[in-house]
Amino acid sequence: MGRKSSAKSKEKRLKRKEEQQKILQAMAVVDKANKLTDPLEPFPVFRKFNKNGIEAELFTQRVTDLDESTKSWIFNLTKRNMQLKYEQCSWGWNDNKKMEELMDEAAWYLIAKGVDGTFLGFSHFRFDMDEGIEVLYCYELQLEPAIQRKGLGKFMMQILELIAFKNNMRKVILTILKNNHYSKFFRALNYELDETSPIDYQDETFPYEILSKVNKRLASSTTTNINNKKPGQANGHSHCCSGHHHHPLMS
Ligand SMILES: CC(=O)SCCNC(=O)CCNC(=O)[C@H](O)C(C)(C)COP(=O)(O)OP(=O)(O)OC[C@H]1O[C@@H](n2cnc3c(N)ncnc32)[C@H](O)[C@@H]1OP(=O)(O)O
Repeated sequence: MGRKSSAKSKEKRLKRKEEQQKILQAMAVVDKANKLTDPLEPFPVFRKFNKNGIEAELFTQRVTDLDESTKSWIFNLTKRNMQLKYEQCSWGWNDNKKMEELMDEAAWYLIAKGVDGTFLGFSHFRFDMDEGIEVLYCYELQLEPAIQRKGLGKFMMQILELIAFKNNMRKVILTILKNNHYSKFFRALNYELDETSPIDYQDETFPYEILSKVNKRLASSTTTNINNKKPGQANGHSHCCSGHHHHPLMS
């Protein structure tokens, strides 16, 4: 008897192998990006911002290189800007969980400081796999209230896009609470509802949506999605800003 291998199952096997191959390639792209020493290096012009009365210097750092005062400012600014919005939806706010997420060893930071050394704003981002593809995930973009609406946020998103696409990420992606009127900011920068954004049903609604901007240079090649679970879908809610990161090969 033995095992009969029909043409159909062979085809399936080949397809699966091809998809696994793509995942491995994507993971290699992510690993390579995570080994960078200074993602801003190719874009020296973007190290300075001077507009609307703000003079800022920008730099990137791995979380492991942040000093204590930077870490506590990052946490405090996030809390000041976001706590109420989290509390006004099903996520709720939890100091420890947010601290853990911000200080996860995979975290990268883009930081803007005034020329006098004052902290102005930051983005917490990661090069990561998301639903089977390589992405730059923008976990946070937070500016001090006094300097909002002066163009620095837009400038920082441009930097994230440059870094993402230079390093072959397929998209820049982020999670935003629906109760956050700053989704208008991301829409104004041409971020669109991502295909992985969860869809509300009668009895299950999601307080957040996922927006993204696709790397047009890579958009024509096919993407792999062997894992159809949407971020946050597993338990209907998530405390972490980016929903669930589900490692494709560990599922
Ligand atoms: C993934 C996440 O981190 S989600 C959480 C986002 N962060 C927050 O909600 C924290 C509080 N807010 C902030 O830190 C900042 O305001 C940010 C990061 C949201 C935006 O950065 P800013 O520097 O304030 O925005 P910027 O001045 O670059 O705005 C660019 C354009 O976006 C649009 N925009 C920005 N904010 C708004 C708003 N509140 N309503 C409508 N449109 C807006 C406008 O078109 C604006 O251009 P304009 O000012 O010339 O009209």
